[in-house]
Amino acid sequence: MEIENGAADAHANGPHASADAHGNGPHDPPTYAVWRSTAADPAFSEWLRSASEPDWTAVVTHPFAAAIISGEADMRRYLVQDFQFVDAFTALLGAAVAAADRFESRVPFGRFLGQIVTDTERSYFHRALAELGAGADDVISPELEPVTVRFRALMDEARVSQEYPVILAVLCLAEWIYLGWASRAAEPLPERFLYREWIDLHSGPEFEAWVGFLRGELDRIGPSLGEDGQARVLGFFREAARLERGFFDMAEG
Ligand SMILES: Cc1ncc(C[n+]2csc(CCO)c2C)c(N)n1
Repeated sequence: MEIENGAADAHANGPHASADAHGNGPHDPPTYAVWRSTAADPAFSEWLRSASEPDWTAVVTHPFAAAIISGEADMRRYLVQDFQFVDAFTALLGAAVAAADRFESRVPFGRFLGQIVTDTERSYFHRALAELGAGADDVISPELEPVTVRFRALMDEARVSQEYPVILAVLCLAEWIYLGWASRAAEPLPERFLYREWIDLHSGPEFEAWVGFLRGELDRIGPSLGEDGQARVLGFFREAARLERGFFDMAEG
């Protein structure tokens, strides 16, 4: 994968993408303008999601996600790597505070950063990693799996770009797709906190509202970006979907 060449270049659209970066080759998804003319729901975020198939559905229905829901997953490697993912994700949330185009949009990022990521979720990680017997090295500086390296590089590229639509694309994909698998869980949830709290963190009305905010921001900003800007946002969104799939594959071992 050629993150260093820019995640939104033609390579990032996958091995079958055409050489042109506009997303209108024979195997590429339609441009937003073409897609919206026939879409039942013309939301920009829905264009991004539908263009991220088959990876989107592969993540939401992934066997590792199903094993979390049934309380049978081996969480150790997954959570050790995910803590390193969340580190870069938290930095990206900070970039969203800085890059958002208006005050009212900075607020939800700041609130989520302060309440969920640095409090509820941090507490979960500390208890979960202790329960799994992870030592200080595994918590602070584990050996990173290749997919973790690539995901962190994508988030760092979005953060350093300081482009609000690109930052939003990566944050929205990561949150929305987690809402997707976690919302498939039904009562009774597993009793062990390791599974139950991880499912609760990624489902329910508050998390739905957060994902709704992220989608709303993309829906507000995306349509006026122009074709090149829209293709760039899609490049990051699709690459993140591909990496989410690889992340669950890695977790499965
Ligand atoms: C690979 C991977 N992708 C997405 C998430 C979801 N996520 C990342 S940070 C955060 C905020 C607090 O829950 C959430 C929901 C994850 N954990 N791991």
